[in-house]
Amino acid sequence: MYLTPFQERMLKGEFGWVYAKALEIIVKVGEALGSDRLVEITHAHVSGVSYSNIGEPGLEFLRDFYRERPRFRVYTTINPGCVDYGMLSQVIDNKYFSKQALIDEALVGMGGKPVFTCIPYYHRPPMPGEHLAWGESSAVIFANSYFGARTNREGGPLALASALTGFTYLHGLHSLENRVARVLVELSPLIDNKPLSLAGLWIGENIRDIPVVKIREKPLHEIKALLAAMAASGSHALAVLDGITPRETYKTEIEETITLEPSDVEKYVGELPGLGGTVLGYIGCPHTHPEELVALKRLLEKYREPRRGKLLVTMPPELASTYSPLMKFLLSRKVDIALGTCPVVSVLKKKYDYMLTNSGKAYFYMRKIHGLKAGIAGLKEIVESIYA
Ligand SMILES: C[C@@](O)(CCOP(=O)(O)O)CC(=O)O
Repeated sequence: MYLTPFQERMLKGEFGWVYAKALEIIVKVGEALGSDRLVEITHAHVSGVSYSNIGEPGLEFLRDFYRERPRFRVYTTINPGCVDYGMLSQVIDNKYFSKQALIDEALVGMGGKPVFTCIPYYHRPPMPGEHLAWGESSAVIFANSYFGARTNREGGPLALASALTGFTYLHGLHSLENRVARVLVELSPLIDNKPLSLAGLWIGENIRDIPVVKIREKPLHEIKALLAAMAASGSHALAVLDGITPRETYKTEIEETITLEPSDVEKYVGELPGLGGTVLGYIGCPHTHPEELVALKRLLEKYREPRRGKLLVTMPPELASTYSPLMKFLLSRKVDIALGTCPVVSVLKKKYDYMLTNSGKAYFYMRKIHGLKAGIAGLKEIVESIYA
């Protein structure tokens, strides 16, 4: 791999072993993938930071780096941890609070912005063509597809290495020639009226190539859910959204057209348990955006409190402080709010029989991680199932 004189000096350890190690990781992975040079990035998003996911080995890895007191060379945001930083949730278990605090101290001490969210674009939306090194599959696919930015699906250690060095290897979605969509996915009108998570799960499971997905005008939270579901059930990192993905950030060479019908996605809908069963309604995977919370508020206005189970909502901590009147309203309706975390990266206080969610990603992971039965529904249906 070609390295600039500055990169050579970094690799030789002139700025300390942490930077040398970080660059070595990037160079080795890049070389294995056939990359011949590095590119400068503007924003790293570090995932692999939840104690309940990475445990002691991950904590030690981060603390070893932090001991040398390095600083990130580029703007860096941090994925959710395994605790509710608002300390109000009765669903999320904060038992690893002190362990998570050690991880957070290291990341923030190196210069990471403590956003603790999987929607880092809420804090800094990238520009079309911008090179990033992001972990967190739902954020990666959103950056590429919605903003036209350029990032591969990085693992936590690699995103950390890019945060430290400011570089990533030139490969994959960083080059226009690899951003070619070959399958056109159309949604039949009946599918188009259902939560887009359903289509996302199916596309992830059944399509390998980069797709063009034709959707009608949709709220942002539906687009976020579609992309996150594709990235969870498949390995997608880019989908061209007709009319949304910035032109010049992709090419199309369509070889096949598929139309999705309701029967294709029936299996993700599920069925609520009988009246005795405990139900967890869940909204916020990826984290909720203000627009989704406003939609939720409208739906909750006519109810006082849940009649069956709990409604959990997860979001970035900063959003909760910016929209505090909205939080007050949600709390008045006994919504369980968890900040800076989500059930995919944390421990739950108790077991529920069933989870009803608008998130295909949560559906995909929660059944595996927490052994929950789950089904997908729209916001209105979720609210009605819990409150009506
Ligand atoms: C499932 C996932 O969202 C978990 C993120 O956890 P962590 O920050 O990688 O520990 C990872 C991903 O989708 O990239």
